[in-house]
Amino acid sequence: MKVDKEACLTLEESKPMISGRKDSLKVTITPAQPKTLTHLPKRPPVDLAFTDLTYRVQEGRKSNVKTILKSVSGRLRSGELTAIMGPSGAGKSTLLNILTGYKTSGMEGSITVNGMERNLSSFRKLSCYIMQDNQLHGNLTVEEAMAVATALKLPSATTREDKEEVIQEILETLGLSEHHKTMTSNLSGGQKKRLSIALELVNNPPIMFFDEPTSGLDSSSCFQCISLLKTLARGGRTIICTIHQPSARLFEMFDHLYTLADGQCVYQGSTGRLVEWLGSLSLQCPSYHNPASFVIEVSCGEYGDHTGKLVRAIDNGKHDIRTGLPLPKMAEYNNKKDMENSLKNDWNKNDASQVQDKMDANGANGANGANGANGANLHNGLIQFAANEIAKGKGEPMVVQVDSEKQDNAEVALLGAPSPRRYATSELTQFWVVLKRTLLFSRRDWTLMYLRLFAHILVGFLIGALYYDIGDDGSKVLSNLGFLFFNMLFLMYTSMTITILSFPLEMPVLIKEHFNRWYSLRSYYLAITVSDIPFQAIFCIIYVVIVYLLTSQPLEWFRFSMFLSSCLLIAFVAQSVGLVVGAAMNVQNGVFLAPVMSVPFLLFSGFFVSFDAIPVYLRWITYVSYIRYGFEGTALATYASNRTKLQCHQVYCHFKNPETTLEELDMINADFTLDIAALCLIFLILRISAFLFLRWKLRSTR
Ligand SMILES: Nc1ncnc2c1ncn2[C@@H]1O[C@H](COP(=O)(O)OP(=O)(O)OP(=O)(O)O)[C@@H](O)[C@H]1O
Repeated sequence: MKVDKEACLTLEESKPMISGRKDSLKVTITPAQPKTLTHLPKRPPVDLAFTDLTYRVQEGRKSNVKTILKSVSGRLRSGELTAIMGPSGAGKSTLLNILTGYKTSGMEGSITVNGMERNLSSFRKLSCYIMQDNQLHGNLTVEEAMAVATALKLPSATTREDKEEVIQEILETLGLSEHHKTMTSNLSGGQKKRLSIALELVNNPPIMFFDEPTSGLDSSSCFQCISLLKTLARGGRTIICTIHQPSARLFEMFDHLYTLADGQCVYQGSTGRLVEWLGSLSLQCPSYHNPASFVIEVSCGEYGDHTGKLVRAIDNGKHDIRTGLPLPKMAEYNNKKDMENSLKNDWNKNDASQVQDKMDANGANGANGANGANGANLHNGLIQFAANEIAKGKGEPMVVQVDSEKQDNAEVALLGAPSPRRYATSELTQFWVVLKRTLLFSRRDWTLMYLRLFAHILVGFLIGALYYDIGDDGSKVLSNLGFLFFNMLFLMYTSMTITILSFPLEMPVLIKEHFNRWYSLRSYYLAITVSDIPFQAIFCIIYVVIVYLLTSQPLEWFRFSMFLSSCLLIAFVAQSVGLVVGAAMNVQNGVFLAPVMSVPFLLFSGFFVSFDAIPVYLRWITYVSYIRYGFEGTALATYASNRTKLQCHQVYCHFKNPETTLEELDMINADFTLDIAALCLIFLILRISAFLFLRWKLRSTR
């Protein structure tokens, strides 16, 4: 007999119960308590139902409409582990995306939560969506990833100790506590999946959606993963996952099965009754055949075209084959209305007993060990909660009754009075947490930082050597202008190429975390874009100091400040161009387009062709060329403001007088303040555009 550690402990504690009569020794073994999640915020059970759900997409340019889901209905209950199954292309992911709220356009039909029309905003606070590929940051340890999740998903008022307890408890329950110091990139596939679940479990969402949670896992990890989902469901949560073709052993673990074929429901009900139901429709599952495989084979048409018959029999998901209830017989119903009423009664009967069971077993979400005595309170709480969710949609105040024991528990606030705020924390906290996380990534991945530093120092010395001591030489002014232009070129490319990849690399994690309400896009965007500014500034300053001194530019503080500020702004604007390109397009297009797009700006910078020589119809380009403002800024820093005549070691130096240089460049009337203002304006416009593109991209992926 396998005796686990907890059972042993209980056995020892129960020693006094051993009645030591000589002839018979009676041993009473008290079963050990299963591991529970006692520190999670308490949440109400949530049932999700959908009726006549249709989903259409537009295909191609010729308004071709494709119907992916065809008027399907169904009901997903709390405390149950539901599998959405079906052949490839049946519409499983589409249904899941609609139920999570990830896809909203193109949908018809109704979705209700605890019998009330779903308010998507409130629903998103109650649910989480764990996508197929574990979207995790590889550069964090398990513990750090959990700390970020608790910092963002639990209210700021939660104490540090409470957050640590939540982390510890979840990691222990999910078998990850041994790996708390492991980098997430080093976790196995199954551990990554568990970590993805652990991160979302922090705020204890009552509904959890999983897209293919077992994909890429071996059979043992699949079993562990589904066992874990089952445990979560037993805690009172509604667990819904899509799954391709589970083994018979896995299949048995699911409570509820929803099967799709060609966008229609061919079975809805308990897994245990699938074979019986199919048998009643003359589809006998062969002995020793996996029922999951059989229903997929039937749906694929391997035994003839039975889809229509199955869809009609289950009324496209309006029937639910529940354990302990008679199988629905279509002939018994005189008309559709009767059938719907009968089904409604079945559901209600079923729910009444189930709600009581859940109350008795778990209380709200069960995992907290509430007993049957406060079932009534919880029931009231549930009804109240549903009413509140509706009221919240209308902006009405919420009143929630919770029993006195619970009122003592600050965490219960999540059950009783859902915050009207969209996120658990303020935008400032979100900004700060994401910024710290991004800076930690930079600290962990020093290779790129060292490379950037090395490149700025190396190129600085190379340029310094090439243009050594030319700054005050009247005969080398043209070379000096070349040096000024090269500065622009170098700073532009180094800053831009770094940020082009910022968003494309972060996109999968951003989609998941933003959808699961970890943070607002605004806070995330600000944190990501602000995080690189100090590094870029330091590298730029190091480069400018080296080249400025080596090339002997005028040693006056105000000229150096003008020079440096122009260079810094060029770097920041180029960073912003990279962000816009990264936010607006994919990596391949961006990596090609960003440098190519910069060519006109370089051409119209004023270095190659002076303003007067540019054809009138092309002059507008000079106004949007940020390189022009940067080049002009550095030229003015070097030659304007009554600079004394340059040294000249030749018989004739045309550019001995700095004003001559400015005249040749058409910069004699140029205003440095305007250049700086223009660069600041372009910087702002680009940063706002990058945000808008990012928002658009985030929406267009859904
Ligand atoms: N945006 C879209 N445009 C056109 N067709 C689409 C779109 N989204 C989904 N489809 C089609 O809808 C059908 C259902 O897709 P879905 O991804 O939901 O299937 P699935 O059951 O999850 O398949 P799989 O198990 O292979 O992942 C497929 O035929 C797919 O090609």
